[in-house]
Amino acid sequence: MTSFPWLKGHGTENDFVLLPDPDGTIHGDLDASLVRFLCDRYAGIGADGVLRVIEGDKQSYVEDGGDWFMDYRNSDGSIAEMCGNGIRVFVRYLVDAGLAGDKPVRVGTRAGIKDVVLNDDGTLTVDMGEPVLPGPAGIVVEANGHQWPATHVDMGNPHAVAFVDDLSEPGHLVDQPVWTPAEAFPAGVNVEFVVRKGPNEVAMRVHERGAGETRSCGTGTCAVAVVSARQARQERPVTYRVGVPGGSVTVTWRADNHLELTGPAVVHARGEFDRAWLPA
Ligand SMILES: N[C@H](CCC[C@H](N)C(=O)O)C(=O)O
Repeated sequence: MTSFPWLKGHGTENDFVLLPDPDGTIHGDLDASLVRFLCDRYAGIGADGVLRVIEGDKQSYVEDGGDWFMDYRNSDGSIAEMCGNGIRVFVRYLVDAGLAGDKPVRVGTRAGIKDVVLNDDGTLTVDMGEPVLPGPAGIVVEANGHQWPATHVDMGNPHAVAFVDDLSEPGHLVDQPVWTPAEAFPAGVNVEFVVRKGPNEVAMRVHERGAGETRSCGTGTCAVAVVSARQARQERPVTYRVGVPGGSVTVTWRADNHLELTGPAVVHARGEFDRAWLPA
């Protein structure tokens, strides 16, 4: 098939190209060069990543693909285990297309099944699962000539969370922040810089693995909420409002150690792409 449908959506301005591929035969194993082209903000459509939509039992990446499997790719073409903003956009698409079925939608990801619910106010709530804090202690991230201690939080994907005095300190975040010890993140890492705004409110910036600085990172907001609650020695359940350049989300760290991410998601464009348009 030379042409295929695409849609565009975002969650707090973390934006994605959606590729409906119900039985997985339109794209086969998604080509990284196609992902890079689609995500190119000048020569392509432009996005932080791609969300391919496959029926859970038609994919071969994981054992349990849920109702629908979210095949997530970063804009550099790399694969990541999970995307907290993307999964809200993913379910928004399923709801709009009449494919969502009953609540909650069981979305398969490379980080396991995530249940997603559409709320009456149009926001979506994702059970993001449990955070893991693998250490080691003594991680330092460096950007713009500054260094900060950071905490490793695994949300299915890796995060390094650093408190800063001001969100301008990390500078333009064009390059991936450097971390030590190098072996702390052998597969790379998403780096979050955070400032506290109140007892249950923080604001953050993020340099995402495989995408660069983005306007928001859903798994990152969860990692930031965990580190912020631990810093304040808050007991679970605890809820944080997390401000991001693209808006804000709510993260609840439940008594059962699961994190719930609630935020907006919109699908705002659609089109048809012809492979003949791909550069030779
Ligand atoms: N860049 C991330 C994946 C996307 C995460 C982010 N967009 C989110 O909403 O969680 C990684 O390589 O782990």
